[in-house]
Amino acid sequence: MPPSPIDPTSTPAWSRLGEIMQDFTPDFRAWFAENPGRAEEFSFTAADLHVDLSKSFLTGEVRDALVGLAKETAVEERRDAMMRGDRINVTEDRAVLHTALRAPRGSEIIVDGENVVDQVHEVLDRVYAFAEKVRSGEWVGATGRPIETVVNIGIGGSDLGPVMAYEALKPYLQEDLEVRFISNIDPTDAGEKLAGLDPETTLFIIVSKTFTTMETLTNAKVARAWLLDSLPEEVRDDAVATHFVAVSTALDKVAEFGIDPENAFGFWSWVGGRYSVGSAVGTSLAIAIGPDNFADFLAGHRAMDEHFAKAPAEENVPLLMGMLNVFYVNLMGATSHAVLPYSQYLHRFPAYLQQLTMESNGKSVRWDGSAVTTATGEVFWGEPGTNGQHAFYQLIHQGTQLIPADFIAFANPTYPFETDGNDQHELLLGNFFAQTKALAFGKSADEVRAEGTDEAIVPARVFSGNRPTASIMAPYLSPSVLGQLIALYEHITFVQGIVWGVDSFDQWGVELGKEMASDLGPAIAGDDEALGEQDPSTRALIAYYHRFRDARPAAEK
Ligand SMILES: O=P(O)(O)OC[C@H]1O[C@H](O)[C@H](O)[C@@H](O)[C@@H]1O
Repeated sequence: MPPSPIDPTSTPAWSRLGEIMQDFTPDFRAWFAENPGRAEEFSFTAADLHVDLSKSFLTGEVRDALVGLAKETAVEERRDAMMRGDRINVTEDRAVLHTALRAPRGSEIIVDGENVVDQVHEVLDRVYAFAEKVRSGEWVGATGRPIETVVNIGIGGSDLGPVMAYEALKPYLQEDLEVRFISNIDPTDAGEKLAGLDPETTLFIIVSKTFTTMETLTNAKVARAWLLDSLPEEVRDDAVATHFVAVSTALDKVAEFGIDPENAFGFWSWVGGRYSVGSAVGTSLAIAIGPDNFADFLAGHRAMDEHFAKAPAEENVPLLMGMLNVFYVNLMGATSHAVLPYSQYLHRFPAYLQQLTMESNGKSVRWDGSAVTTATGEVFWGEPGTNGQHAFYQLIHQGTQLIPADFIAFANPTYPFETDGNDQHELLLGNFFAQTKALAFGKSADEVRAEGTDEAIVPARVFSGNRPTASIMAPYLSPSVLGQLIALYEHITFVQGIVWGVDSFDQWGVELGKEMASDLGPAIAGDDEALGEQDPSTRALIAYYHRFRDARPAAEK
């Protein structure tokens, strides 16, 4: 059992932050004027990432107090405990070792007397060998034809990571191979994703850490029925063996489902679902981008792990960004955080981060069972730039909410389009640079007036500025850089969780809704007695459904 969480509000650093807050008025114009070296002082390098925090609310004294708070809440000790395999996931009594997934071959991390790094590489080798077989056409379907489409069936951590990375690394895909993702229990998802597929050249990967998840098992059965219904009769008997593989920690349940354990790839309880894309959960990605690119992807994670493990707190980017988020939430009252990738390839990154951050830190109880002493997990959200500019930036620029925002961009485009002599990527970057500038420096009433604006609307056209951002850049979006970004946010999430004293690696909060959903089955299916037991609102909603389902002539039902 790890030591009890330290109450951040009882630390000297917290009182120091309280003192700072007494006259803390963010003023970027003044801060940059008073400190011409501010951009250098608050810009950092972590692996290949250039991270500019000079337009965040970091000042010298704020940084020192936040670093103090990190030390006084033992963030670095907990980090080391995590990376050496201590059971820091208290409520599930598990180690937390997603970092082991990217540990170099031959290194050592011992859990229950076993070197888990050997296990990691044993599975990686099997995943890579399998990926090569599918990519080369050596792995064929029941009728002997090579695979053209891989369908990943999974949800939550068994979907969000693989689909985000697949979308992000499109330039690295093998052209003649497509991956589709089925996750939702809404039959539309399976319906749409199976549409147009050729069963003879389709491979299904059933991905589920527990292999008990209703959505995934249901969609797996739908896929199996679709496959067996559409393949030629004579090959159906052995079809599952060549068209289905699985990824899970519960290989016994995989066998029960009818998938040959030979065709299954394991992972471990010490890998949280939302931290699992670097495990066999990423098999569909390894097939799509190939083992070498997947190895780069892992190496990128590793480079960020090394930075987090070794960089001094004052220049440790995940630590500083995690502590800044604590500052925004607990001292400045922010309730949400925007992540705005100026890269269409990262269009699923914010959704990925929602599970990572909100399922980790959306907690009201500390790992020792006591109540939290501060506000905890903020809402993460976002959309790619420049689209968001034409949607919700109005609120980020002129609303009353404090919304810290992370902007992400890459120096090099995949498509170097030139239009009217304009490098289109520079048009994108122009907006990326401008948005954090506008959020920092704003536009004063005098500046608005100076443009000859009608006095009556001057107030509406003023930009307060002093809205905090972080800018993250890298040369280009490669498998390694994507791994670095993922590990960066994993460690930021970790830091916040430690300060708040929550167990960032369990997710008990997802269970009640699931239980109730299955308990409601009989009532929804028309069992009046079961319906009678429901609360009036649920009863009325189910009654509405009964009245309007098949509001077609079949109503005579
Ligand atoms: O991978 P599975 O066991 O199927 O779980 C899939 C997802 O469902 C759960 O409900 C949790 O919310 C997630 O953390 C998890 O990633």
